[in-house]
This record gives sequence, structure tokens and C-alpha cells, in this order.
Amino acid sequence: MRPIWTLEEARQADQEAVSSGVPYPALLAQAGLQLARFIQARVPEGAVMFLTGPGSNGGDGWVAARHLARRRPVTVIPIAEPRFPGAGDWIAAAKAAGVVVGQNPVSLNGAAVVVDAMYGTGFHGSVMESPAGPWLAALESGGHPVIHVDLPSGVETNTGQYDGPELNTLATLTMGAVKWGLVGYPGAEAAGPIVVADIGLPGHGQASFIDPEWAKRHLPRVPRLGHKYSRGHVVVIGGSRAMPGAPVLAGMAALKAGAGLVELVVPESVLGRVAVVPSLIVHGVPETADGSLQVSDVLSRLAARADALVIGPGLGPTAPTALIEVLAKIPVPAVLDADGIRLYAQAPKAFGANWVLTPHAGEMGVLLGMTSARVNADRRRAVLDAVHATGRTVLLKGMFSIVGSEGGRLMVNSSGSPVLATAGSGDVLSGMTAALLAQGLPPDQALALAVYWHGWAGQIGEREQGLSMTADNLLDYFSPARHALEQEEEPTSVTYWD
Ligand SMILES: NC(=O)C1=CN([C@@H]2O[C@H](COP(=O)(O)OP(=O)(O)OC[C@H]3O[C@@H](n4cnc5c(N)ncnc54)[C@H](OP(=O)(O)O)[C@@H]3O)[C@@H](O)[C@H]2O)[C@@H](O)CC1
Ligand SMILES: Nc1ncnc2c1ncn2[C@@H]1O[C@H](COP(=O)(O)OP(=O)(O)O)[C@@H](O)[C@H]1O
Ligand SMILES: [K+]
Repeated sequence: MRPIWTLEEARQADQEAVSSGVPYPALLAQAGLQLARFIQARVPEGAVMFLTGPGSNGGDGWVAARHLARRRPVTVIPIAEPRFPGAGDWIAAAKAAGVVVGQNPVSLNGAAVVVDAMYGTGFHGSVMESPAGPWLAALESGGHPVIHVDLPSGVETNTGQYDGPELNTLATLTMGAVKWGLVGYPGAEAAGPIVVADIGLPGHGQASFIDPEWAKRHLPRVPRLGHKYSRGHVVVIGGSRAMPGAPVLAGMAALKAGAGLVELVVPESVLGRVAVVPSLIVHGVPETADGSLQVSDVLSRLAARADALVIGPGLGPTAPTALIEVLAKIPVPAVLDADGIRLYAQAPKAFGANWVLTPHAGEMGVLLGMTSARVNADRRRAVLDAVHATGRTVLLKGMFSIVGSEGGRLMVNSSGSPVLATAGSGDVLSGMTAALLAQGLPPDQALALAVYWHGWAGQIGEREQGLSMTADNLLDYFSPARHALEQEEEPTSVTYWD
């Protein structure tokens, strides 16, 4: 279990530790020691400069400063009067160990690393208007390498909202468990690589990361006596004159993720443009005057044969609402993506059982009646609201994608790469998800495993091809990504330090 905490859950973890007999100063001592060990490991030489705030985030800094002062030059610059429990004693001990107390920004210039211990979970408001503002501006213009304690100062714990500058961040060492602000936007960008320090707090929460061991255990095995029908039959419903390629990407992804048989159902006028891949079976069915899929008996018959459907890749903005109403009556699990989500938003009552939705922030905005900026301002809340509104499993895409399912359970993906932000990469994900549904995984597990596997394919693709990777190249990395899952490799965006 690798939990992700809200502010309330972080406070609850403290209280549980304290009420089980751990004195609060012991937690501060442990956090400060872990911070000192981490700084020593990451930046082994040179002067260390701490910027400390009034609360316990500053306390972590003072404790770490005392440990490091035995080995190397250490300066602490308090940006506000210390008020954390036991401050007088901890500060006296740090000074006795040789910590120098500085006062001005000039002293930053000699630092091999600056430690941001100004604000953590107790922060609220605008950081640029707080006493930390001028220091963040100095760090931005000086380009000093920075390690953040718990959270970058100014990042809101539950959402990731942040109005400070981008710094030269080496890492964020966070105490006990990752906070939602570190996987929210733009907090995730400000945090850089996240490292979790074990300080002996209890490790549970409502949300968790998708775990490498969990992913390995849920990968479908290929039965030795299987045949193509027993491996799962996926039908992709989509395509339009402007977007004939999207269903092909989804279909190929479904095959490569282990479906035994994949059929594409597209408007008849685009049939010639999708019938290019020999492994895919394609059907042209009746279309509207502008070349979008139309409701027809043949479409319903083809859809009803599937073990899982993908509805939406390349469907286009003019497909009729009646299409979703007809498909909702077919008792087959389905992935709704792209214009499939728009159709759902127009006809919410049409929602079929075992359907999953895979919106990016813009499509989530369509579902919830808000802008994508508002979705991204509190991604956790958006997923909870969408699950509540639909009663179904929902994925909010993007870095640190979130899978939400009934009961408010949330899973966050830590695999992935910015090269996935390329046209068609969502179609690949929808096909992969359908293949896992067709192989018998329940919706939340199919989605979590698909997003984790897809992220690994992106990571390996980035390593092999750099930034020029496209969505069709992504298909080439399913196999090495599956191998990474089988080896329980750890994504690098979040690591655990003990
Ligand atoms: N909990 C644990 O188990 C452990 C916690 N640990 C560490 O403690 C951190 C949490 O400590 P914390 O609660 O003291 O909060 P922290 O962020 O240091 O600062 C709060 C202070 O900042 C002030 N302030 C806020 N916003 C402001 C603004 N805009 N402008 C000006 N001032 C502002 C605020 O003022 P107030 O709101 O009270 O007026 C208050 O004085 C946590 O992140 C982790 O690093 C570890 O030691 C180990 C165990
Ligand atoms: N910066 C990023 N880091 C990690 N994954 C990303 C990033 N940007 C996009 N992705 C992933 O790439 C995919 C993009 O899907 P989507 O936005 O639907 O693209 P399209 O509609 O063009 O296929 C999603 O799985 C998303 O999570
Ligand atoms: K901090």
C-alpha cells in the first residue's frame, strides 16, 4: 500500500501515531534525520543553506541542519519567527552543533544546495504574498539547486494549486506518504521527482498509487490451450472522414494487449481507409450525410458479439445521440472515450452497465459542466464528482492519471512520460483497456492496469526514441512494457526512501 494523503489524512496519521504513544518530537526528529540523510546522499559536498518557516516544516529543517553541521558548512535563514513545538531547544542544539544563522539573500550564493523548509502542509493562501515570496524570487533568479521538504512551499496540500515560480528543483522529500498536492497541478511540476521518507507513521489512506506488485499479479496470462475467441473479442466503434486512424490505433492496441480478435465498425465511406492493417477485421456500416456513424441493425448486431467495446475513437462531433442510446442497451462492458464521452454527456440516462469513462481534463469538463482549468485545479475532487454523478469507473487522464471507482476509491498512476501527450495516445489507451475488460478484468482493475502499462510503454518509448515518438510507435513498446511489469520495475517519478 502506497497511500496518497489529503491534509486531513496526514493529520489523522500524526494523531494515530501520537495516540499510540509516539511523542510528537520523535516524529520531528525522525523527519529531520531522514532529511539530513537524503541531502547528504543527493548533494554530498559543499555548503547547505536552509530557509526555514515558522511551523514544523521549518522544524524539519532545523533538525536536519544540526545533523549536517557535524560534516559540512550549514546556514539556516529563518524567514519567520519559529513557532513549532520545542523550537527553543531544537534551535539551541543546532547552534551548538555549529549551524550559522544567516539573514540575507547574499548568503544563498555560496550554497551547493538550498533546502526549502519554509512551508509544508500548514500553508494557505498566496505564497508570493507571504514572507516566502522574496526568497522564491531570489531562488528563481539565482537558479540555485533546491530540495523541498514535504511540499514545495506554497503548494496547497489537497489540490496542488501554486502561484510561485518554477525553480531548479532536485527533488521533494515528503514525510510519511505523498500528499495530493504533489500529484495535482501545477504542484506536480513544482515538486520534481518525489521521494517518500519513512518516519514511522501508519500507512493507510483512501487513495493509493498503482503498485508494481499489484500490476504484475493482475496481468492476464495467456492460456496455453486458448483460442482467439477465448482470449477476448473487442469491437471498436468509431471513425469518421476526418479521423479514420483513431479506431485503427485503438484496435491495434487491443490486439497487442492480448485480445484474440478485434473488429472495427466504421462509417462505410471510410472503410477503404481503415482496411489497411491485415490483423484487423473491418466493417463499414450506414452513416449520416456528413460521414458519421448512424444507428443501424448491423451496427447493433456487430457490437453485441463483443466481450468488450470501445466507443468513440475518431467518432467525430456530429455522431447522433441515438447511437449511444442504442449501444447502452447492449449488455457488454465498454470504454467510452473522446466523442463517446460527449454523447454520454448529452444522454446521461443511456449509460450502460460496466461502462468506463476515460476523459482528459477537457472531456471531464464536458461531463461536469466546467472548464478544463477548473477540473485541473482540483483533479481529485473532479474524479470523485464524476464517479458520484455517473456511478461508474472514471479515469482522469494526464500526468498522474487518477482512476476513481464506486465508494470513492482512488488509484493514481505514477508511470508515464510527457511523450504520451501526442495525438492518438488516448486511442491506444482505450483499446488496451478494452482488451483487459474482454479478458475478464473488472472495470477498475482493467483501467488501472491499462493506464499503468500504457505509462510504462511511454517511458520506454521515450528512452528509445526521445521526444519524436508518435502514438503508433507506442504500440511497439507494449511488449517491453509488459516485461517491466513482470519484473516489478519501479516508476521513477515517485520513489521510497528508508
Ligand atoms: N504532522 C506530522 O506528523 C509531521 C509533520 N512534519 C512537518 O510539519 C509540517 C507541517 O507543520 P505545520 O502544521 O506547523 O505547518 P507548516 O507548513 O510548517 O507552517 C505553518 C505555519 O505557516 C504559517 N502560514 C501558513 N500560510 C501562510 C501564509 N500564506 N503567510 C504567512 N504564514 C503562513 C502558519 O500560520 P497560521 O496559519 O497559523 O497563521 C503557521 O505558522 C509538514 O509539512 C512536515 O514538513 C514533520 O515534522 C514530521 C511529522
Ligand atoms: N504529460 C504527460 N505525462 C504523462 N502522461 C500523459 C501526459 N500527457 C498525456 N498523457 C497521457 O497520454 C494520453 C493522452 O490521451 P488523450 O488526451 O485522450 O489523447 P488523444 O485524444 O490525442 O488520443 C493519456 O493516457 C494521458 O494520461
Ligand atoms: K517546504
